[in-house]
Amino acid sequence: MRRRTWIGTGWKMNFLLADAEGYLAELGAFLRGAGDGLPAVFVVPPFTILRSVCQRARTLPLLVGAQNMHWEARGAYTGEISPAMVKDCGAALVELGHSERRAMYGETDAAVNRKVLAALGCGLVPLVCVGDTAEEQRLGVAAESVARQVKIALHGVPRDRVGDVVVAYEPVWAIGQDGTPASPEWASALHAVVREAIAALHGAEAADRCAVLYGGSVTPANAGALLAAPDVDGLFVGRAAWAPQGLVALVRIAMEARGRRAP
Ligand SMILES: O=C(CO)COP(=O)(O)O
Repeated sequence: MRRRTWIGTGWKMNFLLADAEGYLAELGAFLRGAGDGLPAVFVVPPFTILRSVCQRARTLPLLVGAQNMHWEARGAYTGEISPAMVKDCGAALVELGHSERRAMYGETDAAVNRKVLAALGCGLVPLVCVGDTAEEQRLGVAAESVARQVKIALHGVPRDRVGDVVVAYEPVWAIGQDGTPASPEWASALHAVVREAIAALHGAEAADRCAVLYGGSVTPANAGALLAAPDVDGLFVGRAAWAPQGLVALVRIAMEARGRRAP
């Protein structure tokens, strides 16, 4: 099955409103003139500028996501943001289970699962991040760890909604480190693990509809090879896309790669 290509960036704890305005002015000029064949392009700003970015993106072929949310609709959860609040800002996506949240804020697989179900219930696309640590890779349990994360995160998703979920495979050892991404072969193998885990839960046909993106030290120099790897449906990028020219370069590479791929 030919799935949509996704290219996006998480801004993490960066960007004030003025930074975002400059970024979107430059990205917007490119997107408006890009013509047919654009992938699904997305940015994931911090909460403080989410509504403003959504408003500015409304007239662009650009999706906007939140970096996290709570699973409950409302209540005494000081400091938290509900799914409806994310939706109310105009966001289409919500990033869930990023390894920084798992490692630094104790986010568990079970919490990610509740958030995935809440996101779907609210009409948001859950962008579910999973990945193996360096230790898991060294001990030969990377595939098991990733499969477990996927099976818990997507537990209970209605079969007809699996295609509304996007998974990002992001090896923890490749994120924000010295710039070494997974090899295309490793990424391809682990993306197959992700898809098999979804198939084990929801069947092969549903798994086939779910886009699986790669993230971790992606740059314009390595993006082409990663996008050409079987089962890699797109890229989720940090540092290399924190300047608009970086994201534009990656979108261009994706458009070229897509043109080359057999239908
Ligand atoms: O965390 C990431 C995307 O979620 C990737 O970060 P880097 O591209 O900076 O390694």
